[in-house]
Amino acid sequence: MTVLIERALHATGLLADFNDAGVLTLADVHIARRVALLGGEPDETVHLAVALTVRALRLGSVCIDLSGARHSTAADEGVDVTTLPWPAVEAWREACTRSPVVAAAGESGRPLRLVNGLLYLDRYWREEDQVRRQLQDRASGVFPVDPAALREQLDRLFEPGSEKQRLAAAVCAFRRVTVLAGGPGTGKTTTIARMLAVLCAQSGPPPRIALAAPTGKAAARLEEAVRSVTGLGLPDLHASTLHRLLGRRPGTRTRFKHHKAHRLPYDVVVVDETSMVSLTMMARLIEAVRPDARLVLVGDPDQLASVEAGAVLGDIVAAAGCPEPALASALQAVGEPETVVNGVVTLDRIWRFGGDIARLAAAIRAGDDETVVAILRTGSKDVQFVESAAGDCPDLRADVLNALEHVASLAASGEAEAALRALDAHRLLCAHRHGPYGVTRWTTEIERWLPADRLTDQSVGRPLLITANDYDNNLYNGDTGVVVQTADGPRAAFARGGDTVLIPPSRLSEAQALYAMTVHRSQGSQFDRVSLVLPPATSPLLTRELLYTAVTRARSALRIVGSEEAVRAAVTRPIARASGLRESLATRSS
Ligand SMILES: Nc1ncnc2c1ncn2[C@@H]1O[C@H](COP(=O)(O)OP(=O)(O)OP(=O)(O)O)[C@@H](O)[C@H]1O
Repeated sequence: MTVLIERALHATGLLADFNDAGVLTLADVHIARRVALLGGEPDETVHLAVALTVRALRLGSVCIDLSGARHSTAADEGVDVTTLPWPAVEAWREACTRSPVVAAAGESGRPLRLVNGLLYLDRYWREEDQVRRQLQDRASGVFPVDPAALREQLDRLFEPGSEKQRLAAAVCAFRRVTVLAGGPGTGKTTTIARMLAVLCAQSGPPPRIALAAPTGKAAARLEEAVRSVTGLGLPDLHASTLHRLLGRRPGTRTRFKHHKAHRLPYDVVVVDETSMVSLTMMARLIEAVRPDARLVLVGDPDQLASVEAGAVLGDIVAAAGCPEPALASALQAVGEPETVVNGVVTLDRIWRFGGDIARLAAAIRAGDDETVVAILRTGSKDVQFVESAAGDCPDLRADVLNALEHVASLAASGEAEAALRALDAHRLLCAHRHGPYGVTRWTTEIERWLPADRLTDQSVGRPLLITANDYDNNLYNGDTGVVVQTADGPRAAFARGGDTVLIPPSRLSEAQALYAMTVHRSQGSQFDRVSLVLPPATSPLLTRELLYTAVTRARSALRIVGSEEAVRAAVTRPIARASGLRESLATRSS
């Protein structure tokens, strides 16, 4: 994230030092000063701690660890923080503990909270605590399922070789929360479909099932993928965005119609692409799911986490857990002797592709930059490495123009569905939105390559990206479409589940031309071919999760344009998001 660092004119002392060094923004400083003023806190080390906590949220962490703040700040920002006047850790912790603006675990009514050396804005601590409690409460007991019948269904649905998938379905039959983790092609969707088939085969009324994902695009993919698994006798299932599932309330992004006093009516709630779900959203979701319902969280914990603070999926997958004797014996009764922690089952067999893209993804995930560079340098039909520090690549122009031409010709003949499919044939991805390596630069460049009559909002063949939720048209931030010719004139076509909707382009309020996309936005989508333009190694956005997410967006071919140094920097720089969830899940609430 590029943040404009402006000098805070009224900042003094530590806040000014950290602001001058480019660590704190104007907003971080202002919020800290305001909190201090209202709470009557004169200690400037506490002001600094508050400002760093606000800053951490901006970068995706829900709290700061006072003892590791110096280290994590350096990693986030790539700035030299060693010369800054850091407070001594013990004295800093004591000052925060004594502070009138900081509450301890059992207290309330203060804007910040210090728990186990982690400093939170109170709202985020409450959300994290709520998620932890809900996960722990839902870990107790098991659903009363007939083991003999379940065993027979599991044996019928899961052939040898798919043991982890079988285990996930068994966990879901017994446990209220199941976490199904795995990379692309490991069979997550197949497992969702089969685990739902297992639940539908239980005696009693058929379960009411909700499928959801954080974005419209991911929801559409989930629905399509689950529906494509045939022969299981599943009911007609539709997927929606999480916002839609929880019920939007006008004027607020963090409160919904369904909450703990008005829960969702479903017996089973399946959420795909959970890595993209923020802490706040997870807190809202989990409180809205009935305590006697099943929640299935599906996703790839190695992908980029949510744009907003939190990395809940990664935290649950990495956390230690409390023993669950009832679950262990229930699983044993259906032939599953493995110990399951926090309901997590990680699928590790890749069923779809075994090519160089998968090998590359595995090496990135393992942080093995030597192997990554070796695979890239060898080159193959799947993976191409264009070594250019400036992001130049002559083939890119031909690829982009050919793909756009194909979309335009289908759009001109009114073939909306085919044009939408063609839109996903090739995607140019960038780490940054702005700057010389960003989406805006490439958009301008590609617009220069195109004839002028292709550049208006009504131009047939124009690819579109929706940039904000548009409830009137039932479109969501990140949805992609294309302007097609129809008998009524040009219409913007978007995929909605299995259907295509057509909307007059003039009715779209938040749409822009889609010639390139950030890696963050591409999450939840896949494309036949991906070209990824990397920024220089010094970019703080260049991380292992970003590279892994970009690489795994490609189905059949991947091209990386950038320097070896940038590739190595990304692979060796994992994102560390601070939260207390990992440690606290193994601790029972008081
Ligand atoms: N147990 C299995 N036996 C045979 N084929 C399988 C099995 N599990 C998955 N597959 C096949 O592997 C492919 C990938 O599976 P699936 O789409 O379920 O993976 P996924 O993890 O959901 O992938 P993605 O995250 O990329 O959507 C599909 O073609 C599917 O039919």
